[in-house]
Amino acid sequence: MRHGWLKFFEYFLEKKRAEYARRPFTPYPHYLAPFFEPPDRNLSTDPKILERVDAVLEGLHRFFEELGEPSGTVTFREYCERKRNFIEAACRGNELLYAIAWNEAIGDAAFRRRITRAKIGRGYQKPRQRPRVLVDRNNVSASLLEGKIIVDLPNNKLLLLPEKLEERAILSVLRHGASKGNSSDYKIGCLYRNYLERPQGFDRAKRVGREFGRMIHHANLTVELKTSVNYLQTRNQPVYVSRSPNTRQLAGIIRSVLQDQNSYRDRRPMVYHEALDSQNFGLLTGESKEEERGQLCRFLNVSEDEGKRILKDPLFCYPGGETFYENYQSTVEGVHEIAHNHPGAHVSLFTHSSMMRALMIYLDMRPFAEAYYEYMAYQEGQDNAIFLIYEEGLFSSYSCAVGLSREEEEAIKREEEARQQEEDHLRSIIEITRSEVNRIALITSGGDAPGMNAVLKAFIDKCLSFGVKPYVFRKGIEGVFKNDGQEYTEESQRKLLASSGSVIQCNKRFRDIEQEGAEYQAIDSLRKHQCDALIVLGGDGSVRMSNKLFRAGYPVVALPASIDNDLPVYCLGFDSALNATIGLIQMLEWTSRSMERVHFAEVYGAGSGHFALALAHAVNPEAVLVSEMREIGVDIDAFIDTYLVDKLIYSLKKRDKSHIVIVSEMLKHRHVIDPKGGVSGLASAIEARLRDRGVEVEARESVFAHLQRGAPVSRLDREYGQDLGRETVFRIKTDLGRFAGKLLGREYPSSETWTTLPLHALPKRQFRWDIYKEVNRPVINAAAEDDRL
Ligand SMILES: Nc1ncnc2c1ncn2[C@@H]1O[C@H](COP(=O)(O)OP(=O)(O)O)[C@@H](O)[C@H]1O
Ligand SMILES: O=P(O)(O)OC[C@H]1O[C@](O)(COP(=O)(O)O)[C@@H](O)[C@@H]1O
Repeated sequence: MRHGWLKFFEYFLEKKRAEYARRPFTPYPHYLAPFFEPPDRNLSTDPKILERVDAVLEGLHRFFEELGEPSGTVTFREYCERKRNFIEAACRGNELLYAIAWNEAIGDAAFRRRITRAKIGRGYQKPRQRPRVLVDRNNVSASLLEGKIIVDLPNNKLLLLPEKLEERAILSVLRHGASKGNSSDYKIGCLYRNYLERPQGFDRAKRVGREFGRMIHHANLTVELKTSVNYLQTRNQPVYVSRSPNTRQLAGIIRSVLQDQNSYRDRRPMVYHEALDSQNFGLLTGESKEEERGQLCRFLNVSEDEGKRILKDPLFCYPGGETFYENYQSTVEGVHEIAHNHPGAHVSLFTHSSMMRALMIYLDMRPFAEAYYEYMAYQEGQDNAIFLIYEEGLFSSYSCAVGLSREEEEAIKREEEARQQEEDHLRSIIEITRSEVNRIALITSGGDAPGMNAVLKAFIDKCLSFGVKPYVFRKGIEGVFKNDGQEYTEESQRKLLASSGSVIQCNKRFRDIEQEGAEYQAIDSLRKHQCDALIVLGGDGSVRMSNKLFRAGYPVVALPASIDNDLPVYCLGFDSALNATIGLIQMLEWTSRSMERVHFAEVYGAGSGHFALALAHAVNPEAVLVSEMREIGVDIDAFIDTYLVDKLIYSLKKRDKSHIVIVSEMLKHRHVIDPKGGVSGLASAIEARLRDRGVEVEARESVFAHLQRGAPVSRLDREYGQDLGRETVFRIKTDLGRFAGKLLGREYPSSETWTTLPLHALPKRQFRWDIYKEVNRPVINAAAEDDRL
């Protein structure tokens, strides 16, 4: 391996040497000095270099052992000083030798543990609590708000500010936009002198400035109303930048926007602080990421995936540079220092996405390693502003995206206008008056969901009370095609409330309706049966089908019913299926406890993890695995190999405990045997991983599947189902023109307000990351926690 490392670094060293040899009059950048000076210095071709790795390895272990001594913490600056001395003494200043030894050392779990145990700076241990300055609107209590100034923020958050800033400080962290050196394809880091690109970078900076100014102005108004002081103002407040010129440019542009908005001139100098620098890539600065990966795989003789994993390791070290973990430590220590030095001030920090990522990792309550994988994909287009409130040595924070481009804003507006026009057009076709609704049809479509019969019951009742004829087609849309419809009477609604499934049957796949133009055939049939409107009760597929019928000019209304709960309103059946599945998990818990086995339970969700997450929330398993984790950059395979194994080891150490992992249907991972994904392959894979860690335990897989769908109807679904049935008939009868083409539902089954959403523009259901964080929460045991970095 060490030979591979040497060849890998040598490749880039030679590349750089050749580059500057070709241009003898171009001075090489200062960061190459340790590699190029003195000119006769032989870093890589030293024949003894590889023989010296063992001695350096030993030295590294001792170095961290000393740092780990319970003698108190060393500051990050002190650590850097010691590291520098170590490289000089143990490696005779040879950065390549240091990087080779280091990257070899991090393959050893004991060494990684030493690094995490080392009490460096403020980041090695995260605070368990944070001041309650930023709260979810849904989680506020009267006592929390008492005596506070409340500032409304986007994303349903409230900022609770004290009446006086006093010993607290507010830090606004903003990052730059488009720069000349593109950091998604190249290793830019802090050594590369990067400038904003014209005109995009300048435009974006101005937009960010305007939006930032607007937010500050809005917050200030609220503060002023209560206190008559304006402590959020940016005038004459401290400004910090990184060493890269683009942050200074950004700070200048934003400052001038704020000055113009508020008519003042600010001459306070901008100050450089190393905490705002992004990672130092040393010798690899400016290289292409693709080449880096390619050469690494070639020289280390590893697969593409393994190469990616090595480079993503937060402890991976660049010769002459630093690891991400070191960059993280520098950020955390630096923001504390800045906040501490400016009590009562509103400080602006202008920085880079990697520094923001480090901050987000620190502010997340989970341990470093876990949060690191979550924020790995934190890049352009995501949040570019973080507001930090510093209080008694602790931070709380809020992050958001500010300053959408004109094109982005215009595109959103155009889309909205087009949607409105189309809807108006469709409604004008449908135009139907109240007296014209004489017969309403209903179908239950897609997979059956507990509570469908409750809708049917209320539908029949309400129709009859309005003097409208309730009409029903069997087997979803198939019944419409096959003319399998009939009128229902008062008697037919009896005994419906308590029964599960659908007495009029469903249809999960009816190819005929999916053909182009098939919707007109369905509409002909509905008209032939003299139906004036159609109610479709089903999941996302049924919504797509309903939309097709509506677009073809037929008044259709969709109602949400799917145990997956993957529509943006509560889906009928979810609560019932959850209750039944909780029972199934309890059964697994008994056997898991008795046999001391790990049980993987796969639950339905058709690729979405809402069901799995809600179940996990209710039963508190060791972990939940859902496909959505990828959306936030979690590498599911790495998560299984590290976090899950740690969590299980921790759990297995406890007496009389069950060991359950919930997995959502269709989850993709590298151990998968059944191509559909899910739990398949996980049991043997986890047994092997645990064995590697010295733990001999058996694991089993269970797939609950249709047992979930046939669940008895819960109280909530009985109520929600009936409410849906009644409200729909009422709206069809009274306001079909406006109601057609909509999905009707409530956010929660028992909320008071109804929501209607246009069928063709349904938003995605928000994944509950707040719950996710609680379920996959950190391992509390310190040893297991250390293991993971
Ligand atoms: N894009 C589509 N166009 C027309 N019909 C569709 C479309 N997608 C699904 N359907 C039909 O809608 C019905 C329900 O779809 P399905 O995805 O199985 O269930 P669910 O509504 O529960 O998600 C099926 O009869 C299916 O054929
Ligand atoms: O009955 P089938 O065809 O096996 O369907 C299984 C699917 O049905 C569901 O239970 C419900 O899905 P829909 O509500 O979208 O029909 C999914 O969770 C699952 O993937």
